Amino acid sequence: MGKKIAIVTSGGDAPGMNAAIRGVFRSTKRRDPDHEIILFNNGFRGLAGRLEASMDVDVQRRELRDILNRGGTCIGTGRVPELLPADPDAPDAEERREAREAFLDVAAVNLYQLEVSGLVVIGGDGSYRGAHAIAEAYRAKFGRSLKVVGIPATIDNDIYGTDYTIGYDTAVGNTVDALRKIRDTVESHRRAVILEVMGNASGWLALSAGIAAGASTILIPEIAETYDPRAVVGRCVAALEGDYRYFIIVMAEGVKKASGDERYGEHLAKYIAQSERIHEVLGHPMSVRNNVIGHLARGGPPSAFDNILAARFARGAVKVVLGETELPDGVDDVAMSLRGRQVVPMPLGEVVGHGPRLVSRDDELFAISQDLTVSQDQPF
Ligand SMILES: Nc1ncnc2c1ncn2[C@@H]1O[C@H](COP(=O)(O)OP(=O)(O)OP(=O)(O)O)[C@@H](O)[C@H]1O
Ligand SMILES: O=P(O)(O)OC[C@H]1O[C@](O)(CO)[C@@H](O)[C@@H]1O
Repeated sequence: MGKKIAIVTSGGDAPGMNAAIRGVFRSTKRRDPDHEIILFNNGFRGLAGRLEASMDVDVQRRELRDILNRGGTCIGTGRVPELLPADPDAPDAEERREAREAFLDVAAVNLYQLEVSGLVVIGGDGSYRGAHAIAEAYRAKFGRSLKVVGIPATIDNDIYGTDYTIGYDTAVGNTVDALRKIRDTVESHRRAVILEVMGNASGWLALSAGIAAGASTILIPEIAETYDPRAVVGRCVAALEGDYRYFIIVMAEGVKKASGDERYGEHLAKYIAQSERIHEVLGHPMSVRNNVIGHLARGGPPSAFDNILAARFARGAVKVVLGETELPDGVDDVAMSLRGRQVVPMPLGEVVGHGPRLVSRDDELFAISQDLTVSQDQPF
């Protein structure tokens, strides 16, 4: 096998991915200038594409100049639906299974032919599944292992086993900025405002941003009572009776799926506007606005925290690929994880086996949100 480390960024882009790419480059070259870096473009698609067009080989420092403080990922990312396991009951299940195997086969052959010794996959939970599948396909085809290392990067912070993922801190900051701006306008009116934020099936981004910006209430998909419309109105009434001038609702996007209503935000806005209980307290219906921050939370320069985190994960990944960090027997694909103050490798199979990390009632962040936001029984 050659002295080559390949990098791919996959799934939703996350601020700090560029710092991770740069970190892998520099941490590798510092240890062994002869080691080559290969960059695959546009996510897993690049790994299984026509190679000359979808990768940069033997990358030099100047090609990574000025990327550190830029959001997004300079090598592109993407989602590759062919890689998703087919639903066995789907009419085209067999076709899809074959297409998935063919994709994995091409990726494994490309990595083999390029003599890649380590593949670093920077992305979220889904990308980790893809990385694990590639490691398995490579092992099955060539009877030997390829080191595959995941670096957690997603604004959702929903990867099992790591306290933080790259991009989350920046996205929380961007969302808090948006909430501060919303507060300026909403406090000039006696209004309720909803801000829908990303997070996929998890409520971490909503919880952190809501707590940091002082939201009146935070709705997350994992805990149904947070988004029960009657309870939300109850909290709004309590706030208005307690002389709140406005009511800021941070809603995680996953609430739409969890509630079975893709237009949950609009419907909640209408429900609040039509609430007679609120009408009685105010003497008139409440004015309500519904906003979606969407991709604005994901863009812009990465925070210092995210760049440092990216550098830490990158260094840890390089140490694994170069054999400086020993892995347990039989483990060759791992996920770099922040556990307390330590960056450690965890078996990728174990991480993907758990599925995404979701908020539970026992989480401190949820408990804090319960202490600090408006309660129906005990408004501040
Ligand atoms: N079970 C799986 N097996 C193989 N590949 C997968 C699997 N799940 C996801 N992938 C691949 O990983 C890609 C990215 O996954 P996904 O869209 O879930 O984003 P992610 O990595 O979780 O990041 P984010 O949640 O931040 O968007 C998918 O498009 C697919 O190509
Ligand atoms: O970029 P896209 O495909 O719109 O994806 C949006 C999704 O990506 C994320 O930003 C990261 O997973 C989610 O929070 C969101 O649901």
